[in-house]
Amino acid sequence: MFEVREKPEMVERALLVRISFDRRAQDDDISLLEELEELVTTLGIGIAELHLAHSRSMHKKYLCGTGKAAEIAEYARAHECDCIVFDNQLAPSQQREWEELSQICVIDREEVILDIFAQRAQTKEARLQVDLARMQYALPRMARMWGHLDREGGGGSGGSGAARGMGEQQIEVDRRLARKRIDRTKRELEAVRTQRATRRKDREKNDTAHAAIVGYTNAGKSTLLNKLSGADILAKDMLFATLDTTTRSIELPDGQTLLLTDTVGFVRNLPHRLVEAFKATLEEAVLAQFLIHVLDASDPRAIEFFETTMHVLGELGAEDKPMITVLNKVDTIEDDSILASLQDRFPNTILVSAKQGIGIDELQHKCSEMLGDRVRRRTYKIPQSRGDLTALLHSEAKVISTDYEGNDIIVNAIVPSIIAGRLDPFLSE
Ligand SMILES: Nc1nc2c(ncn2[C@@H]2O[C@H](COP(=O)(O)OP(=O)(O)OP(=O)(O)O)[C@@H](O)[C@H]2O)c(=O)[nH]1
Ligand SMILES: [Mg+2]
Repeated sequence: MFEVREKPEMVERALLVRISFDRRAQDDDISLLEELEELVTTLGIGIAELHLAHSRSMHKKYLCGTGKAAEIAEYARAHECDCIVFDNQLAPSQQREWEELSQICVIDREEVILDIFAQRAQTKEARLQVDLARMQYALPRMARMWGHLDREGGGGSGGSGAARGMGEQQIEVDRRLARKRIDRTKRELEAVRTQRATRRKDREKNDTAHAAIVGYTNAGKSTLLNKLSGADILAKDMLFATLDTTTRSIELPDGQTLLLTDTVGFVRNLPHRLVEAFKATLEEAVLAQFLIHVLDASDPRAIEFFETTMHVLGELGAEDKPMITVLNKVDTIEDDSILASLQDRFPNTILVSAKQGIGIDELQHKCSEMLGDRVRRRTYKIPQSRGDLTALLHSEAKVISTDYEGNDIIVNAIVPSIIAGRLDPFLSE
């Protein structure tokens, strides 16, 4: 049976390497390496060193030149690492070459993120999405797993014809199984997505307003949704705590109902495969009326994270959605100038502490404003004979109060714009 190998359980001590091709990008390179450190730590793997290597040009075999590659492999051995994790994306052949050279496990950022996602996925859809992405990642790399068959059989001579054949046959069998499993997973995913599309259609029929909370991982999106809705979503100081979209219904101060969806956090260099995999889940964000973009104001990289999130939103086709920018975690900021400069960069933001409940009222009002005249609060004077209209109001609008005046019913209600037109003739002065 085709299994994606579980690296986190196999390795203990990693050397983290980023190969940079531009010496001017030093700050970015270091920041990316530090983020990789967080990601790898999330998997429970110990970190031996962070290593930034420079290469003048991109080489096919090892990404960097052969001499530099040998140096890095030697460095890993000297630091007793059983794994090298590259921040750069490695092609399957490069990964193989590196494993040959270093004789230890070699993985890249994409695989790290895939493994974290695999640990976190909870709902059926998230699990299927991650499974699919991991299998697609593993498929062209499968030769690596069976390399030992050839080597062992070859009696140290690099593999005799017969033994090499064994390994290759096994790879073929495995590839076939893998493709079958990929197809099956795609079909299952399709079924789950159809169900979700049906639920979404039901919601659209009800014409309930919908917003999505987006932002970099660990910005505080789930905490904010919990605060706004009284829900209890896992919010944790870890990367990618949320992989599933959770939707909660909240009531805004003007009485409107707003559906709010929490989404998976974004990260720099999010593997394209994963953006693809989560596109369906993130569709909720694409279809929302507006977005609440949460920034961790206490993180010096906040602006960079904002750009990353906007970039991913761009890939999803959601960059032009109306957006409220929230500067979160203001409770942790002592230096006012930090907030001032962020507010300079992002005018019209709301200062929030999702944890302490600061700025929540203001955010709710802003949400009402975003919905604008999508729904309005109106008073109607409806003849009692028009039971159809009062019934319409009760089923499609939110009735605040009902009074009787002679033969008329005075109804005060929050009315979605799609039915407002039909009721206009009965507007009360
Ligand atoms: N001090 C402080 N911490 C906060 C605030 N909001 C969230 N946090 C903390 O930040 C961490 C991340 O919060 P989450 O709500 O899980 O963040 P997220 O954006 O949902 O993260 P992912 O699901 O990983 O994308 C948690 O430890 C929260 O307690 C805040 O306003 N102030
Ligand atoms: Mg979350």
